[in-house]
Amino acid sequence: MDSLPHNIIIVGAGIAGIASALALSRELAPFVPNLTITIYERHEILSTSGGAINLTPVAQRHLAQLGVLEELDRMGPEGGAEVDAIEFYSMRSGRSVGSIDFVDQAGNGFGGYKGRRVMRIMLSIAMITVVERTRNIDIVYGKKVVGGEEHEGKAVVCFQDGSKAIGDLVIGCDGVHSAVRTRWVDPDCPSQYTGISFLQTTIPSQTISSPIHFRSSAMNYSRHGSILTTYCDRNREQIFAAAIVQFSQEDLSYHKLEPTQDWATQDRIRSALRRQMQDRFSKTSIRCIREMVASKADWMLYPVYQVRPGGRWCLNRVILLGDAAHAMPPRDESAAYALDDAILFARLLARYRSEPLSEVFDAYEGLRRDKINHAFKESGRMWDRNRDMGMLESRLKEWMMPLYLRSHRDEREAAWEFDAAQITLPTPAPSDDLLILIHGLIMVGTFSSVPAVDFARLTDPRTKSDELAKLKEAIFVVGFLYLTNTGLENLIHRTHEALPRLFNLPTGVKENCNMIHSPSFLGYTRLGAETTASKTDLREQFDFGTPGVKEWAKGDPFWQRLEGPNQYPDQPGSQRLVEDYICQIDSLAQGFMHSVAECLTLPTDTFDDFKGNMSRLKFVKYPPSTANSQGVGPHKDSAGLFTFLSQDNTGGLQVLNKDGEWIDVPPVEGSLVINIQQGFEAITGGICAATTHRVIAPTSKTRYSIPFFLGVRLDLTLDQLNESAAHIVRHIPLSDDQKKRAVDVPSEFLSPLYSCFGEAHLRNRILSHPDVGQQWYPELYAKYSRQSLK
Ligand SMILES: O=C(O)CCC(=O)C(=O)O
Ligand SMILES: [Fe+2]
Repeated sequence: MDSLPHNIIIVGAGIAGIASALALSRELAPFVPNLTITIYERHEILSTSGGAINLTPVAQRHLAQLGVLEELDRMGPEGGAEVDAIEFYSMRSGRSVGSIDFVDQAGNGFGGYKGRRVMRIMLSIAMITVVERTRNIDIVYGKKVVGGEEHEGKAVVCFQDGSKAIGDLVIGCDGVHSAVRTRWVDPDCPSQYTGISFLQTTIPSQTISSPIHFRSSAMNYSRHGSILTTYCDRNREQIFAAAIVQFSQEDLSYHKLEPTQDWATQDRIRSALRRQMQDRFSKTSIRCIREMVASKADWMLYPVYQVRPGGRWCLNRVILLGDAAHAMPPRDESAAYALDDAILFARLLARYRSEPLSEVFDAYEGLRRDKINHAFKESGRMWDRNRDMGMLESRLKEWMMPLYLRSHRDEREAAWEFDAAQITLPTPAPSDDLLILIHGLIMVGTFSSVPAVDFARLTDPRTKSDELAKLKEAIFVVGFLYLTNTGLENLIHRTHEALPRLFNLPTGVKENCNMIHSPSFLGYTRLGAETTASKTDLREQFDFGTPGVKEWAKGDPFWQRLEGPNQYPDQPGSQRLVEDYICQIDSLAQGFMHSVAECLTLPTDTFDDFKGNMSRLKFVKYPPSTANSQGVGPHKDSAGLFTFLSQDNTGGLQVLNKDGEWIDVPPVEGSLVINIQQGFEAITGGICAATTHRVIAPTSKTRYSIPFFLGVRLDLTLDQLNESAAHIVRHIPLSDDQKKRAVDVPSEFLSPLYSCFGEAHLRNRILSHPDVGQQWYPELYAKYSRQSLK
């Protein structure tokens, strides 16, 4: 995109609209400082229609990601009733014919979540509360859309009151009857009546005297339609009942309540609806349903509409999400689909931020069309069960029901594992700029020393281009460089001075913060407890991470546990020192990454999106040892993008060149040694390679060093990387031989054994710190120590 959309218009303040706003705010705000998202809602106030909706485990997970679930929980009993299962009953016999379970055999939810039934209005309130806290989102009520147009690179929405709104992107989330669809994107695609309607009401549970036959939610089948009966508050004070029945189009108008009708007409309609319920269901053998049907409750009629599948979803600057694009007879999952749409679209927009909108839209359709078409077919099949049917057919369906529920269980449960925030997105094709550049840059050569780059010159406009050229060569040929003039000299000096005191703390004090207590591999490692290249390293160290990361919680991916809180040694000032160091070096690292992007003539922020939440800082001590002992064995740094190392004046660091020779990296006063890590190597398809290095243990004095490992996003998957890597490598005219590196250690990031960076990184940590690995991840330890990387 020339520039990411910064003025986004969303039409509709329903679930899809608000979820889109929240997801877009989260994904785009880091890249678009002046982002504004405005939601235009047709109603003057929140609509109270919609009854109780079912939230599947996936829907709950997605609402949690958007901050909404927390808000629902805060509402107390009205935030919804927990649902372990939707039970199915035959209204004829009263017998249970199966269930859809939201818990596994051990009673746990899927990915940490069960089902939940909540009144739609409550969900809306929770969502709007989150919006109110979100700086860049506004809602404007009372704005009915009557049309729209695209004009000079902008999208213009026209409202009934004659006003207009202009934005870079319009998202139509205005439901099944969407005006954005019918008056703009696809006028040939009006909503269609399904022939089926809801008749629904809410009944206080204490007014029902017969026993309630269901636990939390039930679907009750008969040959004249089904009735959903469910609690929708945690205290089970209200029962929401909704009959799903065949209802002809002609009958609709006769049964429709309008605020303009006189009292007598309204009364006639109410009685007619009550009669409908009695005619269909009064013979059921489920007593509490008989009582509900006989009661004086007012049943409201909601005809169910759908959008014909295969219609258009987008033009150049406008796209439809949620029901506006694909309303289908609800399978209790339309809220879930709207949330999936919102999160996926927002992630794609952020990821394709250098591409035209049309590519984002294409990628989105590529991800969604088949899935939606499939869901549409499935829901059609389910809904067929609610049409009136003959006795025999109904008995047959009843008999088949347990079978049907069982046979679809795996598919259902697999679907609940779906996480729109995690799934692999397609990767935009690398820009021509990058390809041309890589093409011209592949310098297959070796090196005999490590080059130096001056950071101050990188930022001075007069010297910048010379220095960028040096950086480019260092990145492509060596993978290692000295960075001088960083401005951090005092900080580094101060920190080195503190290290001997820290390592001289009594053993007990250091052991108090042993890494063994940390599933995130943070803390103290005593001499001899770490292994590299199958040999013990002769070093002692403290590992710290960027403070303040979100702690792992049940339901998060297992590798997310790598990010967690620090353990500080009990020494005044040590926490402060670590925090200062991380804060300052992190901002240097950011500036450096920008220069790397620039030296590749890429947009400055190209790699920002790859940065992880937590970087790691280490204080390392190598005690003197016998000649040629292993301080740390040959390895490539694996945890992230780049390493920023400060070594003292002892020496011992060596890097391996492409001829297999170890080249010294002697200390250079005031400099940092920077090297490419495997994360960055993988992102660039192996073109910017991580270089193998090691430290030879000192013989006559202690060596101290301070490496800082700039973290990579743990959720990046191998598929994403492989796709962009393959694309890049295809464009480079190198012989296979040249593509092979002279000497290599296996890269776990590029192994198909691991699903994402997070897992590859966790494996690396588990094998490097086997004691910690066995303590926290015994099964993974067993698995990874058996695997060899091919
Ligand atoms: O201590 C050093 O100089 C280098 C340490 C290192 O390579 C590492 O910990 O990954
Ligand atoms: Fe290293």
